[in-house]
Amino acid sequence: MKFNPVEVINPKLYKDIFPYAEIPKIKFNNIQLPMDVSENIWITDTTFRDGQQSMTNMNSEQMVRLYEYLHLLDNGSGIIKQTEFFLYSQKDRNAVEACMDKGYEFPQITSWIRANKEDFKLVKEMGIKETGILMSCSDYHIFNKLNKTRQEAMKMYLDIAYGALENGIVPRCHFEDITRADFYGFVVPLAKNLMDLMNESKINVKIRACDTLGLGVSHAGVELPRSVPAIIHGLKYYAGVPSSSIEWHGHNDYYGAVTNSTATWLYGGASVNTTLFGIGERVGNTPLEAMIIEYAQIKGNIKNINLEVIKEIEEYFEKELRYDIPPKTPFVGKEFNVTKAGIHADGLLKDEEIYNSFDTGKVLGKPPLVAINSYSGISSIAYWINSYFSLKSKEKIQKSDERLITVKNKIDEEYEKGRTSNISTEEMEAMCNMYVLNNKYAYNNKAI
Ligand SMILES: CC(C)C(=O)C(=O)O
Repeated sequence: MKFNPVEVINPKLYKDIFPYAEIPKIKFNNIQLPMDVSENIWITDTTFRDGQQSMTNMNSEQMVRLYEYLHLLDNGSGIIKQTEFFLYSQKDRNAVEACMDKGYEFPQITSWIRANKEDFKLVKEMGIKETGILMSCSDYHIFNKLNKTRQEAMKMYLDIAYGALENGIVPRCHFEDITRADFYGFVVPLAKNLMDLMNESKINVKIRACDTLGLGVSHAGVELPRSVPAIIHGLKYYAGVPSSSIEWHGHNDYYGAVTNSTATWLYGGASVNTTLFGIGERVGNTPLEAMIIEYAQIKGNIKNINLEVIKEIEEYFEKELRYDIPPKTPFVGKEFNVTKAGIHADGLLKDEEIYNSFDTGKVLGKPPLVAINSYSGISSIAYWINSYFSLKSKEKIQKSDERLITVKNKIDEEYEKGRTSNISTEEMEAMCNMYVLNNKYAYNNKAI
């Protein structure tokens, strides 16, 4: 071991930042670091590991179907580069084998294992080229969970990495709880030792910076250990880790999962780890779909990612996995572009661009809608029908159409009875099918 950690008698727990009895603090130092976006940036997926742990377990068929969906969404772009699987149970291994049999280039299949010789054998036998291994970095973990000194923990982690390399496997070293870790006293020496192993073995070694409790902060001028720019910049410049080996794994406890992942890209890490719809431990991980939108904004395009597939994945989650996506979730919730305020609805009717920031109909297959309630007039109802059923030119329902009066009367009756809530999408769909469209454009064929 060439680079030793700074040994401490007592764990360094940053109590000035994390007093436990109070909300954590952000300390500012006003140091501005240079942005440094890599030419090539990408997304990895942990829906089957961190994601799946937070919901009802998926069976092998469901995992394989979702893997196919990820492949269809990626659509050969290579932006959704990898996805990782547990290998613990026969079910997981069956899923991995079936996914590998598909022979897709993207997402590449990687694993997550306990750090023991048997598991390395398994990875190798299954023909998997990369595996994740836990390397907890903060003294909360080293002292209080592992009951080790920093030196002992570092030695153990390097042995594990060495074991992977001996088997010809790329170790992806999960630096758990990096946002509460002593960066220069432990993280940098560990990363430097790992880079030595990479250079000696000529096998790639990756570092995944895990913001285990979602404490990372993306603003400029923040002190370590919470600063995402300082962590990413520091891994690159103080530990010599190449961009392509730096990845961020975020949790959304402080609503920072997306901005922290974006900061990783901006300050020189190539990869951000995500889950579909942000499912994951506690409040969840970084949502994959959000990072596609971030990618589009940073790079100006999404190569040939097929965003319309997201709609199918949403349906699959809701119908097959019984997971309800909260309706107000950006880009994927049923109401993400539904305008409710009367004055906004009025603007939308005049010109869609006034209250929709991009053509969600064209890009995501989800045109903006207006909510229907006691204030909705005939023109809102006409707009709702035309958008929801994607009616074009001649098919469009005009506000002079008499059939709309029946719908309007039905809605008014509801509010006369004392209703206060909006008319739901399902109710509108059923009413329109019955009184206006005669089921011609029905999506779900629901009766009222
Ligand atoms: C268990 C570790 C690797 C993790 O997923 C996290 O830190 O969130």
